[in-house]
This record gives sequence, C-alpha cells and structure tokens, in this order.
Amino acid sequence: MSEVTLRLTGVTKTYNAGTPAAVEVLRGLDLALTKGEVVALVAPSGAGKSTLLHIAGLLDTPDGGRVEIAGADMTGASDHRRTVMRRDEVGFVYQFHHLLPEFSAQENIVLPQLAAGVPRAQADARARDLLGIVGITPRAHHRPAALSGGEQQRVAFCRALANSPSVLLADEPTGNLDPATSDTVFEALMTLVRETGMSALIATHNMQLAARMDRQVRLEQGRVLPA
Ligand SMILES: Nc1ncnc2c1ncn2[C@@H]1O[C@H](COP(=O)(O)OP(=O)(O)OP(=O)(O)O)[C@@H](O)[C@H]1O
Repeated sequence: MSEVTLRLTGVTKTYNAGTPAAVEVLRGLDLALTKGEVVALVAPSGAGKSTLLHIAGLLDTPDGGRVEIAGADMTGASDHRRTVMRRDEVGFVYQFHHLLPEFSAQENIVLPQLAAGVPRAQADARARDLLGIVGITPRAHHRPAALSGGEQQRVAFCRALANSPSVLLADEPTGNLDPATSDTVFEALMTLVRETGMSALIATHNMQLAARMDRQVRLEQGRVLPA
C-alpha cells in the first residue's frame, strides 16, 4: 500500500462558532495524499480553500477531526511540536513569492536549512541542486528584486522544498504570472516535485494546470469530492 503523507479525517471548522455570525466552512472533510502524488484542489471563491490549506499545514487547528502528516497524528500536539513538524515536513508556496529581499536567491534557499540545523556546506549544495532543477543556476546570486516574476517564483519553490518536506501546499502558485510564464514555471514545479518524490496539494483556478496533475479534487460545501 502507498505511503500516505497527508491525511485529513473528518475535519470540521466553523468561524465565530456559537454566534449569529457563525460560518461553517469545513464539514467533515476527508482527504489523503500518497507519496509522490500531485493533487489539484479546485474550489470556488470562499469555499474554504485557505482554511483547508492552513489546517493541513498546521497553521490553524480544526475544531474536530484529525490531521496526520508523515504518519504522525497532530491532534493535541503542542505548539512546539507543530512548529517543528511544519518546518521539517511541510513546504508552502503562495501566489506571491515572499522571498527575503536583502538575501540572494541562493541564500533564501539556504536560510530555512540552517534554521533546521543543516550544515552550511550541505545547505549550499542543496540550494545549488534545486536551482539547477528549475533552470536558474545563473541567477543564484541575484536578489529577488533583480529576478523576473517567474524566476522569483521558482526560487520560492526551491525554498519550500529545501528541507525535503513530505508535503507541499501551494495556493495559486502561478496565479501572478502571465499564461506563458505560468506554464513554464508550473513545469518547473512539477519537475521539482517529481525529483524530490514529495506529495503536493496545489490550489488553482486554472483548469488546464489542474488537468496536468495526477488527480483533481473539488472543495464544495465543506467537503472534498472528486472533480
Ligand atoms: N477569521 C475568520 N472569521 C470569520 N470568517 C472567516 C474567517 N476566515 C475566513 N472566513 C470565512 O470562511 C469562508 C472560507 O474562507 P477561506 O478564506 O477559507 O475561503 P477561500 O476558499 O480561500 O476563498 P478565496 O478563494 O476567495 O480566497 C469565507 O466565507 C470567509 O468569509
């Protein structure tokens, strides 16, 4: 049986519970990603995509249900354990790159590794490898402001994967780019995910990109359904 890297079971989330302003966003949501699987998350605006990604990435806690990452049940885990798990096992990519402006592309990929205790030489080698996979080795020593939007996003992917997480969570990772750039940057992301063997849950409104992933799921009425 394939190894499950992310499993959400019966996850519920209501904002402002018990008040007239209550919003029941997740209503017993089940979702499992197996190792190496790339899943498109398609959701109408306001369906709870950010809520789902935040809960899956341990940035928020569900009201009920279970979140397991790399086989570990995170129910009731301490803040410290959640932070360590997030640092080591989860990579995030957003629409905007959020790179540190005063550091080079290479340094942006090295820093999270140093924070996780990786020796500098090893972190540098990993950063070089990742930049090579996404095809921007010549840009390694540029700061983000000196990179194109597509290059910035490729660096953000490398940074998200620097600590070899089990799961990548991405929210419209190419949403800021023009269609042609979006296409090549998406290819770079797929190559990275394939070469590192991780699982990825990628929220997108772009049905052409969704079709290129292994599987598509739809978030609707608080649950995940096949698309
Ligand atoms: N902190 C909060 N307090 C109250 N309601 C919230 C809060 N955060 C989100 N919501 C509501 O929960 C619902 C889901 O929000 P969420 O941000 O997860 O949706 P989304 O699918 O990511 O939307 P979009 O695609 O437009 O970003 C929305 O109706 C939103 O208004």
